[in-house]
Amino acid sequence: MTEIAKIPIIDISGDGDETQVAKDLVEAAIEHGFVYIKNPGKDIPVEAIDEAFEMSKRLFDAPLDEKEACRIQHNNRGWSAMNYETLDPANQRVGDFKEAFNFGDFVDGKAQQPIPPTIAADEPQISAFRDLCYNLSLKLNTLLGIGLEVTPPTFFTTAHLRSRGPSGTILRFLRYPPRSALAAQQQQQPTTTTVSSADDDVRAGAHSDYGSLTLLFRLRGQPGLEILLRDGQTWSPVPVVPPGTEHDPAPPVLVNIGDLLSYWTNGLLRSTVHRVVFPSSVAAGGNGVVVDGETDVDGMRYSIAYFCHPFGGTELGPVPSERVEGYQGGLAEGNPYAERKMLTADEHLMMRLKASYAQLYKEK
Ligand SMILES: O=C(O)CCC(=O)C(=O)O
Ligand SMILES: [Fe+2]
Repeated sequence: MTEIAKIPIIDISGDGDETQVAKDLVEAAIEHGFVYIKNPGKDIPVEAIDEAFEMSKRLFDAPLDEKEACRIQHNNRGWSAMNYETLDPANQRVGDFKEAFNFGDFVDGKAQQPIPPTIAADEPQISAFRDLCYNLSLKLNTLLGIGLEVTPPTFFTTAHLRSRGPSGTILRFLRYPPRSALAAQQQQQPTTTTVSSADDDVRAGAHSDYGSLTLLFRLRGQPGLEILLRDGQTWSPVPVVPPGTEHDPAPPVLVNIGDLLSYWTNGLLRSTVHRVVFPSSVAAGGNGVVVDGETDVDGMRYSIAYFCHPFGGTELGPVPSERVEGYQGGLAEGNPYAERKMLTADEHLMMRLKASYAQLYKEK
């Protein structure tokens, strides 16, 4: 039976030994590419997370024409309809069984992109939540710089400052309908080419993230995320509430290393491949393992991701750090998606977007 991933839980909220916390964070980023950040509600208040999920529900429940008017553009902002994005185009026959809405930069609390009228009143709160995520991402970047002894340790943080210029940073609301909705969709379109057996479908195909790091917020009782272990074959579920955090005010924030921090460190920090499956999907690798004390939950699943990117012109050569310079592993190890072809953060982002939104980039 598949075991749940043994991802370390780190507390960065205290006044403890910053150097030790930074080292722990770096070791987790090297070994797993994923780390839980304990959430006592200091960096990101629990109410702010609850409110963000409520806004997400309102947004996805908005009338279809409101969402259609905000369709995702080449700037990666806006609404991505069901099955529109395909995170693993080499292996998926059907697009991801999910809907998403991407928010780019806000200026003075105002989105710089069309927003469904249904959530217009929420704009300042969405902007505020994005700011909380930005601040946490800077803190994590600083800790990674300290832990890797980069010269200077603020190297990553500086590259992420908004004052440096535009970046690909995105706050993304995600909604994954239940498996029963998939069955209904298939009955409605039994003869189309998109038909597949339910076992082939995933909520989000296997991928690594395109940015430097990702913050992920999930809800209790809504599992489904899995990571690919180092053997390159075993999928391991990532619980929302790992052991020891059951009594925390909110589930920990899950942080993962994306391609850019991996490139920046010659592959020392691991941009781990992951996916989202339906609960207990045996064919998809769930194997009936009990995650978060629940199996066979066929409900709607929501998550919120903050994809942190440095300013677009950032060059992704190895950073000045003895640890990075002394690392011989290389990028290809364990991540077939991390093919190094790019020079800057923006060029890398464009390459990945073109692969996962075939239709969007063909249309033009
Ligand atoms: O919804 C999740 O749990 C993960 C989503 C994800 O991996 C992504 O959007 O990049
Ligand atoms: Fe992801």
